[in-house]
Amino acid sequence: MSTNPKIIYTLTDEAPLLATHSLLPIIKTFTAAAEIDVETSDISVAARILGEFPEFLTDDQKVTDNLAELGRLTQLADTNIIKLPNISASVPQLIATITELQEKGYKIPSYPEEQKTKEEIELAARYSKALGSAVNPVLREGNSDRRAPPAVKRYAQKNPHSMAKWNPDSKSHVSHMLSGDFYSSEQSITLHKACDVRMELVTKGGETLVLKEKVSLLAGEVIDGMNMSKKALCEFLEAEMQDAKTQGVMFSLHMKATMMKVSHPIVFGHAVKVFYKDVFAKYGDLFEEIGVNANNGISSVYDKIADLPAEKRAEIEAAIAAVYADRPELAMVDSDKGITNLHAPNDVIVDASMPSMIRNGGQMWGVDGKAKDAKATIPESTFARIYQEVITFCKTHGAFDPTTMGTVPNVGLMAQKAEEYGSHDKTFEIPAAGTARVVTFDGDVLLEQEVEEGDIYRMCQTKDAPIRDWVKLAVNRARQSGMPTVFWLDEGRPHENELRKKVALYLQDHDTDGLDIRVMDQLDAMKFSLERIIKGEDTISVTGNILRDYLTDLFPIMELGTSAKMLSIVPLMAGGGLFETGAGGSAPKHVQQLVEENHLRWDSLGEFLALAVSLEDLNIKTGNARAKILADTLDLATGQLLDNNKSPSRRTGELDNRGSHFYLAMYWAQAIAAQTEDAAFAAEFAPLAKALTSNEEKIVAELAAVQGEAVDIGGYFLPSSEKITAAMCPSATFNAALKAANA
Ligand SMILES: NC(=O)C1=CN([C@@H]2O[C@H](COP(=O)(O)OP(=O)(O)OC[C@H]3O[C@@H](n4cnc5c(N)ncnc54)[C@H](OP(=O)(O)O)[C@@H]3O)[C@@H](O)[C@H]2O)C=CC1
Ligand SMILES: O=C(O)CCC(=O)C(=O)O
Ligand SMILES: [Mg+2]
Repeated sequence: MSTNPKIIYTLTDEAPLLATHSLLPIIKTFTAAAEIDVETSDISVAARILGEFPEFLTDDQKVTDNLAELGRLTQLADTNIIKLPNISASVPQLIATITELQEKGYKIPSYPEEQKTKEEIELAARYSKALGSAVNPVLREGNSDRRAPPAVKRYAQKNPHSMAKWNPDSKSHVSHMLSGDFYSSEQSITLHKACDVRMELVTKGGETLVLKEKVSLLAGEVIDGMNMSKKALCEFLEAEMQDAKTQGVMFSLHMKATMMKVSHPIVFGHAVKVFYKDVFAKYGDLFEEIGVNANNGISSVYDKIADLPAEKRAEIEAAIAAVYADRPELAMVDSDKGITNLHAPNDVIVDASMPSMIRNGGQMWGVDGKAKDAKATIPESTFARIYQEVITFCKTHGAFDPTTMGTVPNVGLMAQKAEEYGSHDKTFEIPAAGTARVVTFDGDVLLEQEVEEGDIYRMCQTKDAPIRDWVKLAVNRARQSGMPTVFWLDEGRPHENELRKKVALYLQDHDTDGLDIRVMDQLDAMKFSLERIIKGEDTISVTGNILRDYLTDLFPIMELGTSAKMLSIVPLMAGGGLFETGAGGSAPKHVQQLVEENHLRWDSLGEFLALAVSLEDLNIKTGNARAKILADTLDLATGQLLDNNKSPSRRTGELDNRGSHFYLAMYWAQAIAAQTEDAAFAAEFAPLAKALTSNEEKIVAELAAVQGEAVDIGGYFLPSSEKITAAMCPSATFNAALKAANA
């Protein structure tokens, strides 16, 4: 076994997986020369499902449970993981993955859409491990440091992306609940000593139902209990749909049903049932019988009626069509294909969808394919309010100007499943009216509130050690950057008020002399940051987990055009490093373009940045001097790639992901050959540098030649690695040069 230091590179899904097939051979060529091993770990949704069901697989189909292994490694100080974005699967995506695997001969069980029997419940629980955001919370055993590196920011300022104009009279706005939501009902306490608690529901009839048997809490931990009223939610949704109709704006719903995998599909389902209420009133019984699940979107109706007699189907389709005449226009995901905002819960994901609306002058796409004003409905008000603040700002000041605007990096509280993003196993759809409560095993009631049937009650946890670590990270970033640093914490919100107290306390552990560190309410923090950003000034945002997610798409999308260009570091609390690539997702639209036109517009800049910091970390931890040279020269190569405009183009026929990787390899080899610190290393890379430089035109032509035609990658969730390699490494000259360098 090799004793070389190791970087683990994750294999994920969709566009990042495609890009990896072209980038990894390059990375391995360079790291091998420094005696660094790069090992892959497949954590795609397909691999995670197969890892869960070994008993249904033949020996050669079996895969290891890589995610569990990576989770274990996050606890070791020498761990170094590069994590690419992966699919957080909705139920429809999970079912599609299972179907594809079954068609490929994997005899895994089907997903139990109805969960009544004990077996169905157990099976669903096993599948739920692969559902929604199942990867990130396991790996994120540290807090989050996301920022635009100076070279990337400079590039964006010199080469601004397009920004639509904002009309000061724009009718676009955000709508959120004013009462009855989690925000209005939140309770929060900090525990003084460790204890075990139970979550239970005492019904009006006096029966006690255990919601969750046991949650073990640590001293210093902050816990919250909160409820969303079904009645208030449905009334709110109806009122907003009517308001959109009256105002003549499109209706849209922005949720995070992937990350909030228990609560948000339920909210999404209510929106579907309210919007299409006439259809559900008329066909509710039939839908029940055929297994329609509104939480999966209106696509569930289309799926389930497919087997009905043609006449019945046409009748239901006509009833759906009649709804559109009555209701406000729905914002579209894909107007060509008739896919609306309420089609599927994973199509519109708030962290990416709101910035894209704001970047687009506050407009979304209508059924006719035209951009129009829209009501952005984000029921839960806690964080929805920040988007209205940005919209109001843009109506007054116009669109942001990427050539002059400052930057807002983020330090996010994320470790150990902090806050709402770790609450899935403590979130419940309430079966009967009563009192939901959190009780210690000694019988003390810590939190309690009245709930009604159908409400969503949840408990969130935030451990003390991650909070301390987060404060430390914020102070370090403030010191290293010199930027004003703002903790976004509302005094009026119980949970954030608990955090405020801890932040005040833990800041005393650090030398903050000369630093500008403030604690502000969210909306003030947003205004403060926006007023600075348009003057070209920079401000660090220090936030909880959800705002981390929202702000690290929002600001990068305004500043850089995409959050793929972010540096995203997770210093693991146990001492290791997790280097995420970019701050966005897996870009499903990019796969479609590759399959149809053999052009991959995925920008791997996030991977380049992550690899450089990963190598730098490896050098610090192991003393491998060549790792440092690799990191420095990679940064030089990335800078050159940006300066020379060798990032992938969106248009088929122009330089794509593969071409961009070629340039990275060429600049990187040239930079190593040119450095003087390690002459032997320079000599080793001179032939590759020469081969790539002298064949530049030929290689670029070979890469361009394949574009334009459809390409088969042998599947979607479990594509064929051989087919992807063939598609992603089509230049014989480039392949031969890498092979020679490896020899
Ligand atoms: N860290 C993680 O693992 C994350 C995973 N996800 C998952 O990713 C999937 C898709 O999420 P979605 O909300 O659509 O967001 P994405 O970030 O995947 O995509 C939004 C848009 O951003 C642009 N984009 C994103 N990455 C790149 C890139 N590297 N290069 C160029 N453009 C890029 C694309 O714009 P255009 O189409 O205009 O080119 C894309 O359509 C979901 O399954 C989600 O759960 C989401 C966020 C983070
Ligand atoms: O894990 C997920 O589902 C999404 C993660 C995400 O959006 C982020 O961390 O920015
Ligand atoms: Mg995000």
